[in-house]
Amino acid sequence: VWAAKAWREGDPGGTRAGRRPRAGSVPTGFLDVDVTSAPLALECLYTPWAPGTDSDGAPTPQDCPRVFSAGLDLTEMCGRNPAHYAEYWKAVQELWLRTYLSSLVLVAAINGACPAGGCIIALACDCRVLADNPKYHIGLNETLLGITAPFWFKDAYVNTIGHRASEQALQLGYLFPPSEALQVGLVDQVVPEDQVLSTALSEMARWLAVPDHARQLTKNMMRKATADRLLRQRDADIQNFVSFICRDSIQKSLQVYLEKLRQRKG
Ligand SMILES: CCCCC/C=C\CCC/C=C/CC(=O)SCCNC(=O)CCNC(=O)[C@H](O)C(C)(C)COP(=O)(O)OP(=O)(O)OC[C@H]1O[C@@H](n2cnc3c(N)ncnc32)[C@H](O)[C@@H]1OP(=O)(O)O
Repeated sequence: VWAAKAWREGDPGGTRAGRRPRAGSVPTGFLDVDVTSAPLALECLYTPWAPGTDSDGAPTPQDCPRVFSAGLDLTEMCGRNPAHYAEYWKAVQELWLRTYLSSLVLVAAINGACPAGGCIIALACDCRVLADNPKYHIGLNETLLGITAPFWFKDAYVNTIGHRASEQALQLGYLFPPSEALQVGLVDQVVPEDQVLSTALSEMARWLAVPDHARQLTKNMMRKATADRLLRQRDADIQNFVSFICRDSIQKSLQVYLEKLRQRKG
């Protein structure tokens, strides 16, 4: 995710914050960032797998190629206590709201797999550029984990690809390969892998060429209703999440899924 303000100010790497990948693991979340305490400057929100900078300040390839984000960290949703789940979900909501409502131009340069939580953050950006690699799937695959996407994930999906496509993709937990993601409008451009960053920067320039105040007001006008829907029921959404995730059957599904992932690796 490329934050316009930092980019404009000549600091494309910005301050990196986010979940550091565990050794030998894929980047899973965004939520080592303490989004619940001191106000988070989105300008400083860089995920650890986002591009860094070389000595000239130019973007360099990300730390963890092949994965944009593996979504939310499933280990945060397994075998913990209700207070932990509540705090975690509040942070997920906060991250999404701040990203979705940011007045900055945000362009997602997606150079890796982008399931579930990864997709939802990409969807919160203004524009998505995906690398053309058949392994880089994007979408909301929650049902395949035995869980349900919350209503605001669904809302963001519907806003982007429409009701029918969302209904089908959500139920099937479908992950779109690049060509289909482009066709359905889930991403705006699919480009060769080595052109993702340059294309994202060109997109950024295009969006920044519009007078800021007009663009920001328009963005807010388009997004407010969706964000307000969550804002009105944040606490209820947290309670729903906690009671859902605490169910034995859901815990079991998540454990089985995680185990499969681990075995697949071995
Ligand atoms: C009715 C009311 C309903 C209310 C419901 C409310 C809320 C419920 C919804 C909660 C929302 C959840 C959204 C999510 O984001 S869930 C996460 C979904 N993510 C995935 O399914 C991705 C799974 N991962 C993969 O497919 C692959 O890892 C990959 C991203 C394609 C990368 O593949 P590869 O490079 O081959 O890496 P490995 O597969 O070998 O993985 C390495 C390592 O990382 C672990 N891991 C992978 N993903 C996660 C994850 N999301 N969380 C935690 N850990 C993960 C994997 O197990 C390996 O671990 P080890 O190194 O320890 O072996």
